[in-house]
Parts: sequence; structure tokens; C-alpha cells
Amino acid sequence: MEIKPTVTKLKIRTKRVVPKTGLMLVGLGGNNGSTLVAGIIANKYGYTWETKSGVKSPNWFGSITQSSTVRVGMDSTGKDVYVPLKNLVPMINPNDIEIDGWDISGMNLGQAMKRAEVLDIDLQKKLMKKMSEIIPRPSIYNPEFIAANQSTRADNVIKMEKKSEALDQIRTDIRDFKKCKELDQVIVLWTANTERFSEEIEGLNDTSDNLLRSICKNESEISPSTLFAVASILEGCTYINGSPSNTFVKGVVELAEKWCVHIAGDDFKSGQTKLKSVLVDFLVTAGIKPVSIVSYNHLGNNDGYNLSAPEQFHSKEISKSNVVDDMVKSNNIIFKPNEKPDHCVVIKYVPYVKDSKRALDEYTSEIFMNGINTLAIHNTCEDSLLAAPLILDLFILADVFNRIEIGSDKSDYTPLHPIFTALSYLLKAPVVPKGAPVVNSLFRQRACIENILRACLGLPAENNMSLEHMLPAKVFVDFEKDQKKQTCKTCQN
Ligand SMILES: NC(=O)c1ccc[n+]([C@@H]2O[C@H](COP(=O)([O-])OP(=O)(O)OC[C@H]3O[C@@H](n4cnc5c(N)ncnc54)[C@H](O)[C@@H]3O)[C@@H](O)[C@H]2O)c1
Ligand SMILES: O=P([O-])([O-])O[C@@H]1[C@@H](O)[C@H](O)[C@@H](O)[C@H](O)[C@@H]1O
Repeated sequence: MEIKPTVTKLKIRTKRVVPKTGLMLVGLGGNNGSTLVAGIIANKYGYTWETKSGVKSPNWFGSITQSSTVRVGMDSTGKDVYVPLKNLVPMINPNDIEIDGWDISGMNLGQAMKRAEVLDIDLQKKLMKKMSEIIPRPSIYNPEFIAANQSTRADNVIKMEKKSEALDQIRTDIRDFKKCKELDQVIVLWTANTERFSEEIEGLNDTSDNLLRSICKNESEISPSTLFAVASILEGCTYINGSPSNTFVKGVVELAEKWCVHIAGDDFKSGQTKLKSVLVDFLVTAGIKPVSIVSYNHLGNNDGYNLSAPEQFHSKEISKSNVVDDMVKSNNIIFKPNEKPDHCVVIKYVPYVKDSKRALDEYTSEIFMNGINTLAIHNTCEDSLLAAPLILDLFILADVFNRIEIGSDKSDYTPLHPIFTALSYLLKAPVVPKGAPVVNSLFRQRACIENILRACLGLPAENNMSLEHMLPAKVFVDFEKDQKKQTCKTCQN
């Protein structure tokens, strides 16, 4: 193999004025939606609360924008220097976020928080007044796409029969929110239930024109989430899909590309799968061959209730299963062509455990000289407490990436591709532009975000070589000073 390095000088610019941004959640009254709103209010007002283990304070643990740091270099003593990721470039402050959204359940967010049974009761009491003032807008409900067991919640639905009218209503809602809160931009994010996959049908949803025509013709195979995505794109709003539903049928992607509106998805990467995208990366890059991966979990929240229906489970099974493919394909020493580990995903609904998902994983791998290594993991993921910070990061980073443009000597500044692959760190099944590779390795995904932000500052990508600590200082001349010396010599001559 001959490798020919190429160098392209790119120029990057970032609008540094942070736009006043609103977040509209589809599924606002769900466990994730209500928990995120509660977290924003608790952090904004600094509510503390009593628990049996003492007084607790709000935080943003689990959010990489709010609670992680980035190495920016080293000080004169050679010690690494880290700064909060949120300080690298101007970002939205969670305290400034305006939130609105839709839910097929009309329950106000105070009652929705109570229904979710996620947060400590004393905190719920302190939040109740403010949360109860938030009422989800009526939404598009189509029992064809989510489990039949969700029908009992559907008391807050848009009455219009025609999909085109419902689409217009969503667009009106977005414009109303933007005007009422005097916003510069709105980002729409789906944290509503997982839908069954839509059929991708030529002539129906395979192009943007066909999709828009199908909506006008009230075609049945257009899901509520696809309608929300179309409405958002037509309103110029970034749209993010936190569920494994195949919202982004080809016609939606083409519409986003035509209108240069950013989209990202699918399915928050919060617990069992996030760990999988670390462990499989570790095993394969260590030259260890994972041969069997069994991921079982049970949970008792409404998400689990919806996923107890086969078609909705199948959507989730796909997003949870494909996460190993890129890492397996990266190593043709341990895997033969088309060989991959046995991989089984099981999800069971057990009402009693509510949002506290119990994940049991077994990773069996072949090691040196026919040895076998088995990793057995028990992972209690409090689903909404893991997902809510990811929703915040998706929103904040989407705004940052919306403000970045890249150019070169040969081309003007251009926005990043409408499909935000840079948000893949937060998603189980990253949607990527046609022909682009899917990267699931968590640390590669994190490096992508870090290095784009470093580039915004003119810092080189983190290469982890640490040569400064492997070579004598004299090797590292002060480039600027050295250049000046050489220039002086030239002048004298
Ligand atoms: N850790 C996690 O919680 C996690 C991780 C990855 C993905 N997800 C996905 O996030 C989504 C939400 O999870 P959750 O635990 O908050 O579920 P949830 O069931 O508590 O909340 C979903 C909400 O969406 C509402 N809804 C359903 N259809 C709607 C529609 N057409 N329009 C508006 N609202 C609608 C429901 O009434 C409900 O309030 C699910 O798709 C889930 O698979 C969750
Ligand atoms: O993020 P993760 O833990 O791999 O996957 C989770 C599933 O195992 C869980 O059953 C489902 O309810 C959540 O929506 C989430 O998708």
C-alpha cells in the first residue's frame, strides 16, 4: 500500500455572537423532556434539596459541554493545561435557554415530572410551581407509528385530518415561539416515542419533491417525526432525532441539503450502547477478537412500554446493533471478510423498575493462544438522568456548529454539511452524508468535537504524541525566534 500525505490549508471562522436560541422538544412531557426542563430550572435557580444522604445541589454531570475539559497545551513547567470545553468558543448558557414543545399528552410538566418518577421528591416539590406553568402544545398523533399502548396518553392531539394542515400547524407553532420569545433561532429536537420504521418508497419519500407532494396528498406512510423534520427544515430550524426512528428518509435529507438546514440523528447514545462503543473499540484496537456480545436490559418507563411492541423494538434493535460494525470492519487481521461477532439485543419491560434501567452485558472474546476472555457487566442506567444532559449538549453543540464556516484558497467559506456528523458522539446510529463512513468509536467521536473546537482557536488537532516529553528541549527551537534569526542573516547578506 502506498500512502501519499496531502496538505490542504483550510480557513475556519466562527460567528462569536451567540444567537438567542429556543429549544422545542417533541415529546416535551416525557421522562427525558420533563427531566431536562427540571434540570435547567434547578441549575438556573440553584435549587438544593433534601435527601436521606443530605442536601444535594444541581449539576450538569454527563454533559460534555458543561462538565468536561479539554487539554489545550502545557505550561512552562511542562504540565498539561486543561480548560472547560464550554470555554473554547462562545456557547449558549443553559440558564438562557427558552424551552417549548409538543406532546400528545397534555399533562403539564409538573405532573409529567411526577409521572416520570425520576427526580427526588423534595426537588420535585421545589420545582412544581415553575414546571406546572409549562404545558405542551398539541402534537401530531398517528397510532400507526407508535405502540398501541400509547393511545391512553393521546389526549392532546392536533385535530387536523390532513398531514399538510398538521405540518402548517407545526410551522405556525415554531414561528409563534420564535416571535413570542424574540428568538434569533429555534432548534427542534425529537425526544418523543420511538416509531416503527417508515417504508422508503420510490415516488413517495425518496426525493424532497416527492415527499412534499406525498404530504399534500395525505399519503399514509409519512410518520409524525418526518412531518416534524420537514416543518423544522422549512422553518430553517436545525432538527435533531433522539430516537432510532428512520425519520430521515431520503426526501428529508434532500430537503435539508436543498435548504442548507442542519439535521442530526439517530437515537441518543446514553448507556449500554455508549459503553459498547468504548469496550468494542478497546478490544478490537488491542487486537482482541470479540466473538459474542449479548446486551440485555429491562426497564419500566414509558419508553420501555412503547418498546415492548415488536415494531418499535425493532427500530431500537437496529440502532443498538449497528454500533459495532465500523470497529469490526477496521481490523481484517482478527476478522475475516464479512465476519462479525454474534450480537444479540434484548429489551424487556418490567414496570416496577421504572426509569432505572438494568443493563446486563456479556462480551466474550478470543485472546492469545485460543484463550477466552469474558466481560460481564451489570449497569444500572437511570435512563433520563443519562439522556437529559445529552439533549443539552446536542442543542448547544448544534448551535456552535451552525456558526462555523470553513474555506480554503480555492473555495469561499461554507457551512458544515447539512448532516452534522460531528454530533455522532451523542448518538447511537449516526446519520452521515452519502459516502461518508459511520464512526461509532466513542473516543474518535469525542476527538472530532474537540479538534473542531481547537481548530476554531487555531490550535492543532490533539495528536497525543507528547513528543515534548520524549525529546530534549533543544530539539524544540522557538520557531518564531528562530525564524527571526534566519531572516536577520538573510538581511545581512
Ligand atoms: N436514556 C434514554 O432515556 C434514551 C436513550 C436513547 C434514546 N431514547 C429515546 O428518547 C425518546 C424518549 O425517551 P423517554 O424515556 O423520554 O420516553 P417517554 O415515553 O417518557 O417520552 C416520550 C414522550 O413522547 C410523547 N409522544 C409520543 N408520540 C408523540 C408525538 N407524535 N408528538 C409529541 N409527543 C409524542 C409521549 O406522550 C411521551 O410523553 C424515546 O424514543 C427513546 O427511545 C431515550
Ligand atoms: O442507550 P442505551 O442504554 O444503549 O439504550 C437504551 C435502551 O437499552 C433502552 O431499552 C431504551 O429504553 C432507551 O431508549 C435506550 O435506547
